[in-house]
Amino acid sequence: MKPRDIVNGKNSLWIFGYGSLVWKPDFAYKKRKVGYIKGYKRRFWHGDDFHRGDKEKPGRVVTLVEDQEASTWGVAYEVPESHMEESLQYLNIREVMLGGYTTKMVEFVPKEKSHGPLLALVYIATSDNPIYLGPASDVEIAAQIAISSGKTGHNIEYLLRLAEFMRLCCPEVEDEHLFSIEAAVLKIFPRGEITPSAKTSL
Ligand SMILES: N[C@@H](CCC(=O)N[C@@H](CS)C(=O)NCC(=O)O)C(=O)O
Repeated sequence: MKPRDIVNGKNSLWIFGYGSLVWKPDFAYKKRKVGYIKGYKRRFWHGDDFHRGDKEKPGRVVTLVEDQEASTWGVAYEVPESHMEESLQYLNIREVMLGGYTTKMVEFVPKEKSHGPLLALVYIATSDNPIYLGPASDVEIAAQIAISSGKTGHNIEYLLRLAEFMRLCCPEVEDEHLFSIEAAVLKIFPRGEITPSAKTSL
């Protein structure tokens, strides 16, 4: 997908993040808006054998699963045309080649009511992906996260930073899946015992 195809005539592109992108975009953007997309739920159902896991012990990271009743909160970043090519090239390596995600355009609804919905690019890992892990109980997911780490860091850090983002930026949103997995991990590793590499440092 070429940047020109998705710019829809404007001179910027909005990219919606709902996992590590909410706390580590690592690409240039000019605006950041907290908000949500409808029709998807966020689940720790995607495997990660690079960033937060390896071939022997893949980690678990989030993807989006279609659910007409659900919404997923995250962050949309406005990327100016001047940085579009480099940002998409960076994300193609991080998300697509190393992460197994594919792209889709979705409607993003900003939390600030003064702004209307925006068209945004999102990275989603679908169930036909070779490292897709699918559903498991919150306790099984927590146990897998507790023992996984990869090139970018520990899987616990990934979980805790996402939970921290939701508490800081979307305090009114109850994400039962996320917080029950966090609680299960903290039962295995009480926060005081979590090693520095897995600690969040928001
Ligand atoms: N596409 C989701 C998930 C992105 C995500 O978590 N991708 C992984 C790749 S498997 C990543 O970039 N990890 C970097 C990290 O763990 O710090 C988002 O929009 O945030």
